[in-house]
Amino acid sequence: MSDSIISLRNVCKRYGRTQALDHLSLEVPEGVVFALLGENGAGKTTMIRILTGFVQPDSGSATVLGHSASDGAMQIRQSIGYVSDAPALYDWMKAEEIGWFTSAFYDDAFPLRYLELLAAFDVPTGVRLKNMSKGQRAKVALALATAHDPKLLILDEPTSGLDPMVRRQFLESMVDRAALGRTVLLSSHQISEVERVADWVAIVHKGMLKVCEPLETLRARTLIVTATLDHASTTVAVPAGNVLCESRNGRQMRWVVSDLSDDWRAFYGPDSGVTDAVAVPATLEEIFVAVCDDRAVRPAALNSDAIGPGMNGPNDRRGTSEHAVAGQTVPARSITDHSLHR
Ligand SMILES: Nc1ncnc2c1ncn2[C@@H]1O[C@H](COP(=O)(O)OP(=O)(O)OP(=O)(O)O)[C@@H](O)[C@H]1O
Repeated sequence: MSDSIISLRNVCKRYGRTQALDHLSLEVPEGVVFALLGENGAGKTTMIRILTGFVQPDSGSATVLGHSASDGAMQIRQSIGYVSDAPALYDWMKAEEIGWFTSAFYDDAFPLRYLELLAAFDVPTGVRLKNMSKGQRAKVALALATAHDPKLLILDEPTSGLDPMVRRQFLESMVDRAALGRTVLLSSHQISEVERVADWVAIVHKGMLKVCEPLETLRARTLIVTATLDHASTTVAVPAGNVLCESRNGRQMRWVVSDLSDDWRAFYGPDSGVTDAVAVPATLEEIFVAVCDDRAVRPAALNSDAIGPGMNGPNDRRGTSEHAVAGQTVPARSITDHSLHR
């Protein structure tokens, strides 16, 4: 992708026995709100710390705004806005003092924009940071990171500790930034919030990239198929498509499927044991669970160690597998080759 503002190529990072990032490749296009999702310990912070030059990858490369994260960390940190998951602030200062101190590094417009942001976030003046609530401190960190109007804003869990009104206001301001051509990379656990504001979504699971594409595309092609069976003992196979996970409840079988074939209903004809079958769009949360939940059942060829890394690494097992469907076999691409991850 030529207009990428962030690029990670085959990045690996290990801490002792923990493979925090496993051959992760990712491109972030310019001018979007790009959400990085993943469960606790998935590797999101590690990735962000590599991008900001605080951590070096074991192998692979990362570039941000054209600078190598390994030897251009200073240029990167000067040009981006960044809020870590635990922002370090000078506790003895008041909000206005830390703004004045930080403004020395930026242009003349910084102080005014910073004060405007403090007012918009209702941050009290005249109070030392050490005496502020967690949410108030988070707001100060956000104001400091955005007051120089950076081309790229990187936020690690930006809304944790903020009340719902400020969260909403803050996320909407991220959309406004993207509309002005700025790029926002935000890592979050708040899937429903992300679904409201993100243009692109990446899902990281155990250090591997599982999904990376525009949210609209992801939503348009990922469906929940529910089949009602004539008997609880009847078993039918997965629909033709990329089946992310399967579940069963009595006479109902349910699959999360991407790229379902147009003629999928034809597989559940009169003798198939299926009395009714419907497909509805999956929510981002359903897609997230289907991809990340290690307890989720995946059809035989899709068991957990076959949830392939796609482009992620040496264990890449792209290819087709065969699943029996109503007495016949049809090729059903497994999650290993699904194009959720390009
Ligand atoms: N400095 C470190 N030393 C040892 N292990 C680490 C270190 N930093 C991260 N890890 C481990 O690497 C893995 C990825 O951690 P990371 O903080 O990147 O995950 P995360 O997706 O940001 O999680 P969370 O959402 O809980 O913040 C975890 O298993 C974590 O324990």
